[in-house]
Amino acid sequence: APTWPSTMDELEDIMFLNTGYRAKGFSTEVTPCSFSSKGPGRITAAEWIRTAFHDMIAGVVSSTAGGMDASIMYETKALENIGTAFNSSLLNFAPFFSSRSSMADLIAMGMYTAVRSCGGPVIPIRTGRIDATRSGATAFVPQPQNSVGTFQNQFNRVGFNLSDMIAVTACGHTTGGVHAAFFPEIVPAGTAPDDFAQFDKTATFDTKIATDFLANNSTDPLVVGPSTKNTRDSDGRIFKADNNVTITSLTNPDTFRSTCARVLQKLIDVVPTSVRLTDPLIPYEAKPIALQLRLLDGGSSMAFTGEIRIRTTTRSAAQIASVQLVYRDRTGGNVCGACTIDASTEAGRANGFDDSFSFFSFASQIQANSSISSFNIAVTRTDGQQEIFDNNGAGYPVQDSIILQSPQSCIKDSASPDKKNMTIVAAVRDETATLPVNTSLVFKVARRNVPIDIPALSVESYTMSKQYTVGPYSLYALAYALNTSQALNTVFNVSAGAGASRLTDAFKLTSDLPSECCYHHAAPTPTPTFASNYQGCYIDSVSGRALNGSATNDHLTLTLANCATFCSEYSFYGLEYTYQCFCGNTLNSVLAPEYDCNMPCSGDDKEICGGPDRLSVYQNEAYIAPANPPIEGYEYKACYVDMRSARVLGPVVISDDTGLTVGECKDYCNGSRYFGTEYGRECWCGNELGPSATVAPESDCFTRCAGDRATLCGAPDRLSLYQWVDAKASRDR
Ligand code: HEM
Repeated sequence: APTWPSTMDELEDIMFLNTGYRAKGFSTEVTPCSFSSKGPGRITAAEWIRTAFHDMIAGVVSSTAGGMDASIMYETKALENIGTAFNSSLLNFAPFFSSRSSMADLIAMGMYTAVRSCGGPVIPIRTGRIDATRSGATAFVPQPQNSVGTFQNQFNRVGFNLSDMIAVTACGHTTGGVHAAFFPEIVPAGTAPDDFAQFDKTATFDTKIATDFLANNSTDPLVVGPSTKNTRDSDGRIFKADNNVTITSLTNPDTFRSTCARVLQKLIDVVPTSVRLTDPLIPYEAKPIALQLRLLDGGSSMAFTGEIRIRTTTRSAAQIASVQLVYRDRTGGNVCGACTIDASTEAGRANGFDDSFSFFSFASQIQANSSISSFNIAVTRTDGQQEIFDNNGAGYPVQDSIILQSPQSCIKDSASPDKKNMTIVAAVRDETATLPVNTSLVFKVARRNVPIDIPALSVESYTMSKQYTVGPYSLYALAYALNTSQALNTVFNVSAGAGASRLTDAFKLTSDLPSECCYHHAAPTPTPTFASNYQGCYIDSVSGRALNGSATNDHLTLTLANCATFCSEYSFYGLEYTYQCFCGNTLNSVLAPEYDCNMPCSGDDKEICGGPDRLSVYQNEAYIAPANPPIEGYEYKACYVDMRSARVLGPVVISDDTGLTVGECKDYCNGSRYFGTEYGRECWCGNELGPSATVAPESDCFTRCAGDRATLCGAPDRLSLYQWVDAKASRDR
């Protein structure tokens, strides 16, 4: 039995959890094994099997490339890969691709899943295949018109002798068939239902391909029909190439199953010599799932949660009376006392092709000082018998040196719709962890040079900064603005130390992070709830203000509402250090960890007003952008440069620093062809524009009118210019 944890754990779930609780659902597309909904004459299971074959056979196996390496991703436009099967299969696999499951391993897993779904034998799945980053040599893919000698060369290259070649072709062609659209010389259009001629009239994984052949009633289009006249009858020529010895042996159902299991495994195990495949995957009898330690308020105790998956294929779920964890403290002893955790609550069941599983959940508290290093699992049956699972002797290890603190971590909306503000907090055990403390983000990015949407992984690592110490742990944080599209599919790890001694709490999903961060220390204490206009906690300083419009101090009565009112002419407002209120139209700063903003407001201690050099920023929902108002008989023309040395319009009519409005200026100008407002308070009139009048960017005219702050009246040296609409009338005047 495998020892947990292992590099195969993710693929083990993909292989065995087809349906039910925590199912991965990898088999869904090939269940049942028959025509799919993808279009007439398509059998997805057959497409997956053919995809594995074409991936493997394209290219010479060298020390670093070839064989099962997912190079098919780059090869689907090659002539040898005609058909829809390859892109379509790869898109089936892509959602399962991760740092723990390569595309090449998933294509191999596709072979197991497709064959098993069609009633074929179990094909053992070794793991550890490495994905190619470019195309292999598709010229090595067999074409129906090739000679038997060529076929033998193509298969010899990857270690298949004549008999293996015959067997693997028969095993592959027990399901699926030939499409008229892609091979009209073999299946002329209109000669088969849906233009698809099945090899042996069943999708099932059976001996019919061999028995029909020997009984001379084969319907395989690569044996009979037009293919015989144009030497495209590759199956016919291959099957008889050893005088029917191999194909005869395959008419025995047991021999068929065992031979197919062997040659199909051989097919998926063709890998570069530099790749070391693991032992075949077998299901764990007992497997820990989603284990998580979490430091609790004050740092004296920790929550320990998770599930234990028990294989119920041989012991039925109904016979399980209780499940317990028996754990050792962090020194391997039992300072914890009885050191047991009850995990008897059944959370759900799942099934694979040949196995069933029950999940038992637990949620416990342990002492932070003595902590935990490993546990055994005791399963007691209804008849009193007990089974102990000790993970091949060493117990199931629990790493407590660096742990993700999900309550202090969060992912929230930000001012920009395409970014989310993410805070990741980890608790690092002072006595055992070493620096640096990092978060690595594993992004799914577009894969280059592939014709379809199969992602590649890109890892970025960031140093986390130390916040404060709680009990035996110190908290470290990272603030990061994540693209909204990445928030759903990014995996992250937190780690302490470097090289071989590095410890990690790995394979967390950003999509699992809560939408609110808890604040003080490691406390699940009540978190202030934020209105939807909250933008986040931002770094601020005297030398560089995050919001650089107006500002005010209010030592006694500052609240969110007061600050919003004060900032009503700005699109953002921010509060800092209990009593400061800042306004601005742009936010010039970077995010800080959420809990840095933890000071109460001077006017309402239930509201948060930033922290030292930390600004709680809000979008101002009351903000109204100033506009150029409609003026009867006139239309707004543009913002003009206007200077003492070169005026756009005639002498100023009025300078009203308390009450100017655009309408008032029009009245003053009393029917002139042009009028304009400047500096919030000046009104200018004229029938001609000055000779050097120049248009300025619209944003230059930003000053609100003194008499109506929702409207614009130029700016210093800038004129908001209006023109009489009836230009002719103005000339006749
Ligand atoms: C000399 C060797 C082989 C030749 C010339 C050959 C040729 C072909 C051709 C022409 C098709 C029709 C494809 C289409 O119309 O969509 C086909 C289908 C198929 N081949 Fe092969 N093949 C060979 C060996 C293999 C092997 C070794 C396997 C796997 C073990 C395999 C698995 C399949 C499957 C499953 C299909 C059906 C695909 C579907 O229904 O969409 N073939 N093959």
